[in-house]
Amino acid sequence: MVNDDDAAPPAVHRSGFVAFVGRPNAGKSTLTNALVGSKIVITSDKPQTTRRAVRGLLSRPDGQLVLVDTPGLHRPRTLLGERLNDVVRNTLADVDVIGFCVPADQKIGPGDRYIAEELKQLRAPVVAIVTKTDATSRQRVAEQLMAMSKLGEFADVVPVSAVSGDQVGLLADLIIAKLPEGPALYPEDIATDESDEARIAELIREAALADVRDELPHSIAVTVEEMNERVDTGDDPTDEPARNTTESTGKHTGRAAGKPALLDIFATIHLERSSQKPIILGRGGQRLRDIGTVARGDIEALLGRRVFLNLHVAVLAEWQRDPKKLDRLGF
Ligand SMILES: Nc1nc2c(ncn2[C@@H]2O[C@H](COP(=O)(O)OP(=O)(O)OP(=O)(O)O)[C@@H](O)[C@H]2O)c(=O)[nH]1
Repeated sequence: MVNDDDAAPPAVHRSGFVAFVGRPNAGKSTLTNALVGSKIVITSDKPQTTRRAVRGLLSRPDGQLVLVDTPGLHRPRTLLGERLNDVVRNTLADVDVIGFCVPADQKIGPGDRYIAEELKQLRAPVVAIVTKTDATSRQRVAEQLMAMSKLGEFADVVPVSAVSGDQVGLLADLIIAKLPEGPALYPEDIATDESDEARIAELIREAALADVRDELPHSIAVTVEEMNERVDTGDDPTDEPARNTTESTGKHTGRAAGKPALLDIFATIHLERSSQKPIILGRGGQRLRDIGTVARGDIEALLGRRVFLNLHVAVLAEWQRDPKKLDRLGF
């Protein structure tokens, strides 16, 4: 912390947990990333793609905000849906501030009202956030702010754009001001406490979700089976690593002594039905190779090193309705 004569340190330091809630696609993950400043939560234009409560950290001299990104609260239709709602409720009962997100470019509907009612039962102050202000007119944003004010008793009502960054800093100020006084809860130089495996699995799922049809997103789960250092054998092991994303686990060789060259990652994309396989594999396996290429780029950016990504596709019949299979997938 700077501590010369001109720059007095902040009078108090605040810290605490913050959760964003809102209907699917409200922009919660994108806003989390904008606040934290690095890609830690997957985003997609398919509703309900955020399944894990992932923490992101914003550390400043005056406070530390621990963001818990939650799945959307919605009327459950499957066992997975019920578990997700339980996760959301448990998370919300435990946070210091809640950010309730409603997109500026869509009318407030029953889903938003359902959430507003749920929030009334909680003790934490709620900041109402009108998201995606860049996606619509100022007039529409003003109308949405008015409409949101009528949904409940909010500590603040703020318009933001996670894409342009407009008002994101102000939102952080408002939230930090509502946190209890206290020291940083996590080391100040990290952005998330999720394991590399969990983040890698999310990046693969994100890549697999791009361009898939409506019914598929909820059927995709990804697990990372193995991560091994590849030891340099003298041959060039690195030519086009993503090419080797095949339906079945490919051959992997090269464990002789030498310097570590690549990280081999073996991951499985789980589907619910065998009829979904062709969608993910694509013609001649091309889609799976594309998924591998995109995910590998993201994983390399995340880890700051080169990786060999080997993707395998498996069918885990009706996993969303089976408690044992849900446990196995980590839900
Ligand atoms: N124009 C614009 N688009 C945004 C903004 N924030 C999010 N989006 C887009 O809205 C879509 C949904 O964003 P997400 O952040 O994944 O939404 P979410 O609320 O986390 O969604 P779920 O995981 O379904 O709960 C994505 O296509 C984003 O690119 C924004 O500030 N401006």
